[in-house]
Amino acid sequence: MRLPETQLALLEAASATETKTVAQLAEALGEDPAAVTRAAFELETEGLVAVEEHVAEEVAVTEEGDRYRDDGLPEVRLYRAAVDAGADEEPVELGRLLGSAALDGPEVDIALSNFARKGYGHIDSGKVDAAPDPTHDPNADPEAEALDAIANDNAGYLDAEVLDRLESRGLIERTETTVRSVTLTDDGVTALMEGIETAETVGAVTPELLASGEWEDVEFAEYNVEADAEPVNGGKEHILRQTANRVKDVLVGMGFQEMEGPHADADFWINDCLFMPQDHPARTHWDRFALDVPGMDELPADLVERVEDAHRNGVGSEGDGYHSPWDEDFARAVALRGHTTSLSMRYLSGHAVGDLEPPQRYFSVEKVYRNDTLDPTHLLEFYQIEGWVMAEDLSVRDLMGTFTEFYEQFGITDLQFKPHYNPYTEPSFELFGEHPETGELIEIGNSGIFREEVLSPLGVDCDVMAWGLALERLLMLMYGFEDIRDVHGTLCDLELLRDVEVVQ
Ligand SMILES: N[C@@H](Cc1ccccc1)C(=O)O
Repeated sequence: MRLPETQLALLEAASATETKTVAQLAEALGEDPAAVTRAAFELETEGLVAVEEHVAEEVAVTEEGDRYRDDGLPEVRLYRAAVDAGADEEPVELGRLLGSAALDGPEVDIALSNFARKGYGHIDSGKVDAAPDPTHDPNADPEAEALDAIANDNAGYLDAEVLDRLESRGLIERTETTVRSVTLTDDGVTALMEGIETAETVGAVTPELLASGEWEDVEFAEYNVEADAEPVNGGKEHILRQTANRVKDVLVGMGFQEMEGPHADADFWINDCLFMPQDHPARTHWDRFALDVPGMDELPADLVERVEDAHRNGVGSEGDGYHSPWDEDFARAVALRGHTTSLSMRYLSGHAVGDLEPPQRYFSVEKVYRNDTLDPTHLLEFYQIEGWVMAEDLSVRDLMGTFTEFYEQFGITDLQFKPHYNPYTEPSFELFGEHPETGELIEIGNSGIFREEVLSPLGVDCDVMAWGLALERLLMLMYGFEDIRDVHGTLCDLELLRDVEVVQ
């Protein structure tokens, strides 16, 4: 039998009775682990060795963890400084301890929260009382001990809870790696006994090999399509954009046409057409991004008149409007749209693509802007999946069926519906979906059937059902991340952005 040099060396280094890892073998042979892995797979194909794989976790201390190994954990330093200052007898002013505990900047908060969590004492009106809970010994802090054990490669038997805590504190990093180990098979043992010669193999064709004609005689190494390769992280389309495109495809597949229109628009289109009273709280400067530009003058005069009339007097038998002020200048003021229902108004009024005869279906997947507080489920700018269907005799069942059909395309089959109120729809309901990781119900959309007070001024005399769904929330349900900021901005989860691929 003839084998290439590395394979032969590996075969000789492997054992029939002792499993050796690729790392061990690579070290023994003075070879690159990737080359040993390749050789191991080739020998496995020949039946000469068995290759086993398992996933192992590697734990490493981070830079911050290393610093605390040298200086002590902030909470332990605080405890020691407190004891030195006599806080085990009588509470001491926190401010007096920071210097001797060498705490400043973010470490102060770290020290305080962990000191309290571990029961090393109490902090009350700025005074520290060092009275450790008997079950927690600051001189044998399990987190400090675990950091040392990890740094000394002794992480095997550490408490999982302590490890989780260290990881959430950013003091250790855990990575999963595939460990491969090799054992000789009976055929391998026999082959070795019978004697093996080395065969030179060539990894790549070179111009020299071609020019000399030598290529005809050499033995080429086989391709190993299973070998590990360095991941290549090239640029790619952001998953939000990928999902937006998928949403568009799905809606077009359901017979919808796309709407487009201005991000900055007159309040008339954003709110007044929607029968939103001008003194509605959502119309104050707290919630919207008003623009310091002159009001929009190209509003259709007849429509403005009908909308004003609906606000002042109501429509037909549908109540008698709002008894609150209505001011045309207020309606002309320009703001960033807080929802894309402004586009639906432009289209339904016939001012976007001309008068529309039922049946019609329209959608948009566009950005909206709200002066919200940034948190795990709220952004100041986000994407809304707006849509409406214009037809005779629509009911809530049509809406629910449309949502069921739409969300099914994204693997979401557990929609829940909750009655809701919008000034512009009746009935209205909100949609919820269950978060795949936390099980929490997440609001994913708002919908309803437009009221007469909206449709009549627009000149529409059949039913229109409509909705605004949150694209980012859809993403959260699809991929299970818990913080919307994982996909946006400086806190984004690069691994998620690199790895996730939207099924088209
Ligand atoms: N504009 C609503 C969504 C919606 C659109 C159309 C009808 C009903 C509700 C929102 O932003 O929440």
